[in-house]
Amino acid sequence: MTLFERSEAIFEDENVLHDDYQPESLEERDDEIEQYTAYLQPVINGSQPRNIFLYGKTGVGKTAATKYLLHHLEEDAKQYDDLSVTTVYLNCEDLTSSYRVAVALVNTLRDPSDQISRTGYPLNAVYEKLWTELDRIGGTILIVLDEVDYIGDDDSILYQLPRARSNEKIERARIGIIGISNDFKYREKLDPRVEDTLCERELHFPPYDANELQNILERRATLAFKDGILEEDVVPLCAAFAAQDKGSARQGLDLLLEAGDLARRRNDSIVTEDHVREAKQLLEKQRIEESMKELTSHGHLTLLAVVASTIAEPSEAPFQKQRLYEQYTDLAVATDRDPLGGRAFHNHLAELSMLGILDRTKRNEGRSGGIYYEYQVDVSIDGALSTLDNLHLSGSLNLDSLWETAEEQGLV
Ligand SMILES: Nc1ncnc2c1ncn2[C@@H]1O[C@H](COP(=O)(O)OP(=O)(O)OP(=O)(O)O)[C@@H](O)[C@H]1O
Repeated sequence: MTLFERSEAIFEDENVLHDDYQPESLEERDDEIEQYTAYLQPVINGSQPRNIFLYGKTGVGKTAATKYLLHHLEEDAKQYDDLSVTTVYLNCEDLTSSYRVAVALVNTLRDPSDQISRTGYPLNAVYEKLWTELDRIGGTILIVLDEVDYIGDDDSILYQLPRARSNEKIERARIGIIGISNDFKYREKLDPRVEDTLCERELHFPPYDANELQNILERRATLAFKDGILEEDVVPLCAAFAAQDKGSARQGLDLLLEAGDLARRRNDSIVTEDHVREAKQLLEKQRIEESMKELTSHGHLTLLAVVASTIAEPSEAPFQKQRLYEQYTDLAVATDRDPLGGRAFHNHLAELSMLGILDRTKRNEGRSGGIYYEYQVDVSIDGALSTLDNLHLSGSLNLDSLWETAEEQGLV
């Protein structure tokens, strides 16, 4: 019996919609590319490269632009005999200290048969190995540290690397660092000496608007789908949804892929607007479920408190903490838990906001009062409620009446 068979009716090449696909050209980023190119120009001139810091929200093309330009830089450098340009790309998501980054760099620069172990050396010994590798390669070496904020406070490497030549640790190589981050506060947290060096040149990538997203997605959709498979509104709708949310190209591409996948699973012959709407709900549910895994049951009840308040009085949203706290306390008691204190509850609200499940707005009480926050659900009520329903917070807590009221209110 054949379990798997190729299905080729919808996609020409679905890999084009995956995150690791490197597009041949970047749409809607002319200004940023021009500026970035100017920052990299010293490399082609054979001068000391600048350190560059790229920042902007997730999915706005920081990594894609970097890989695109560095590929061209390496290719174009080949026409000059006196130039040798090497680029190294590291994602720091798992590299939460200078030690780990240094080991990863040594291993990236070395032959796969000559790797060092990830533990067991003093930091200085790893740095020595790193200087040896860099000098062995020589020329201009550009080191991309994507998600550089993950390195955290233990960031001596960000100080050491750019100064390795002036501190006479290396002789034959010139090092440039390209740091990439979507944490807007990261810069402020840096030691001023590191900040001065790492952020020598800066480039901000703003979120895309719906028109820009539409152009980006159209180009990719043409390569990804068979001709005539997409209904006319599919790409504009994906672009509009992604623009409404974070302005992320990744989000738009994920929507397109999921919509196509839904059509394929159902053996539908074309991809329609309905597939996109359903894909949006599915992806949102997955995202909430993923985030929920990181929270305790009190975190879940905190979200339920905001959801229940919204369903009870949609026009009152956003809500102040006190109102939500009362609702949360009732829910904790109803599920046989001791309610947390106000401070801990506040932390859960903050965490849910950070995960993008709640939206937190800062308010100023005018002259007399202080600053306070208001919260509302930043995902669909449907998605939040069904995720909470699946968590079975407690046998005695039945969400049926919430579902009913939400339906009456037109919220689901
Ligand atoms: N201007 C663009 N033209 C074509 N594709 C783009 C453009 N901007 C982003 N993309 C695509 O969107 C996806 C996400 O982009 P990228 O990884 O560069 O985002 P990022 O800003 O580095 O995000 P993160 O901070 O989450 O890593 C990739 O598939 C990328 O190819």
